[in-house]
Amino acid sequence: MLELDGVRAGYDSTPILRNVDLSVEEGEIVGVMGKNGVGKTTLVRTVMGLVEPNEGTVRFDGRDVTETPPHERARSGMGYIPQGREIFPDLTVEQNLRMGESINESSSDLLYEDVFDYFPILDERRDQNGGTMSGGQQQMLAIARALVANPDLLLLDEPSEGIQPSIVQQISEDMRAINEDLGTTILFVEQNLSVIRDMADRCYAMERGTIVDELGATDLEDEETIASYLAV
Ligand SMILES: Nc1ncnc2c1ncn2[C@@H]1O[C@H](COP(=O)(O)OP(=O)(O)OP(=O)(O)O)[C@@H](O)[C@H]1O
Repeated sequence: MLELDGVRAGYDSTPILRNVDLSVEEGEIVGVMGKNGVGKTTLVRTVMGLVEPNEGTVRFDGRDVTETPPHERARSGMGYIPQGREIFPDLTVEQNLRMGESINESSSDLLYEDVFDYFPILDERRDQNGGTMSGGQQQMLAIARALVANPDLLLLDEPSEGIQPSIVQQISEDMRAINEDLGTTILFVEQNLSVIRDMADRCYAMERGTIVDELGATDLEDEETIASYLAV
């Protein structure tokens, strides 16, 4: 579903990603882990088209999208949940969701009601302004807003950041349920050990802008191996 081949990217004259090769099959949940500043956000932004590669290719659903702008990637089935969530704080929960829905013509009211099954708190708070909710609830809103556009691939940038541990665990479980029920493929970047262990089918490790290792299901049961790539 997604393939990065030899991707090099960065900001102006500052190179960040070097020779990144990565692939995600349909239906998988794949993580990318690494310490602060290794380039995880830059990687997700490059997949979404918000950072342009200087070299290499990005393929999505069998098509070369290296030159495709972000809004077209969104319309063709990529959903993006940025670090810090970026919900609209002065819009209600319902208005935030309607904004997400407008991204994709194939989304439907059915899907819109579906997200309330996963996140009932959003149903209860439909008329509340997004900015007045807790970090965890805002993260659920950001996920729901991406989901109502009916994406094939969800990109999540550090979903655990600034969220209390019990809610972090709940969000990991929700993402697994969404993947299982709706078949949504997920690529996420994280530095939280339990999220990596609980959510990923397999995980890449990143250091200094490049992929240095790949961990399968058995490796992910070994917390020491995961921890060796994180700041713990
Ligand atoms: N807009 C930008 N312009 C210039 N440099 C940037 C920009 N955004 C990030 N960087 C630099 O790129 C490097 C990688 O940052 P990035 O945010 O991709 O890493 P990260 O692994 O996601 O880190 P974190 O876990 O702190 O979010 C850092 O050195 C950062 O300072």
